[in-house]
Amino acid sequence: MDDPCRLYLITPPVLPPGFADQLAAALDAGDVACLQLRLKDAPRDEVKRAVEALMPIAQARDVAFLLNDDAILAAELGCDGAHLGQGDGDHAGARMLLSGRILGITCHDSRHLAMLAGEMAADYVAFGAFFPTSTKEAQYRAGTDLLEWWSEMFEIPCVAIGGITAANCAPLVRAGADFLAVVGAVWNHPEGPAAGVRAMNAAIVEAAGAA
Ligand SMILES: Cc1ncc(COP(=O)(O)OP(=O)(O)O)c(N)n1
Ligand SMILES: Cc1nc(C(=O)O)sc1CCOP(=O)(O)O
Ligand SMILES: [Mg+2]
Repeated sequence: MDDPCRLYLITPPVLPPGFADQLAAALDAGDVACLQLRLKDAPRDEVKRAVEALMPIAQARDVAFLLNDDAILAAELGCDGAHLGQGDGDHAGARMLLSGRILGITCHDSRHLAMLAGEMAADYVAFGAFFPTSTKEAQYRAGTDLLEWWSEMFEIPCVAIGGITAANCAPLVRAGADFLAVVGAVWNHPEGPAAGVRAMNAAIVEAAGAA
């Protein structure tokens, strides 16, 4: 049997006051495979302080802690890995630097980029955006055919991202996504982040059961 699809949580673009407690409550609410710290354009010192504050909270719960955009800082600070986009530096160099750690690579809607990432020994490939998102201006749009093709052809896990919620995630789970990466579905959930994690977990389980 295939490994079940799991939740991949990304931090909000700006961390609100008291975020560490919110994070702990969210991670305690259910199954989260990994946490990505994504602070676009924050100074290196601020990112470093956020890693030092948040990484122990994730790791104490067996949640892998990944840093967005910066493989060098991820290695330097002992993160479990890094997520790199197509413009985030030298993927081959990052692979060497993160030997024994996790390297994830954005592949947008592209089979070609995904195969290159696979050749680079990425630990996962990420496709998106699957739905409209207000978290960032997404320039690409991916479809479930990509997840079906990738999961039939390759062993490397695939992550789906972009506008994913408990209400719309079922087709992605059924198409073979190994992880669903979300920001808004958890941090903007009307009943709070813990409810967001529970809702995503329940939707994934239900979709997998119906597959
Ligand atoms: C899991 C995951 N997938 C895709 C992205 C997007 O990365 P990138 O294209 O580098 O864009 P930014 O996130 O850096 O704005 C991601 N961060 N995580
Ligand atoms: C960070 C990111 N990358 C995307 C891509 O398509 O590569 S979409 C996205 C935002 C994800 O946030 P939300 O779950 O709130 O839509
Ligand atoms: Mg990036």
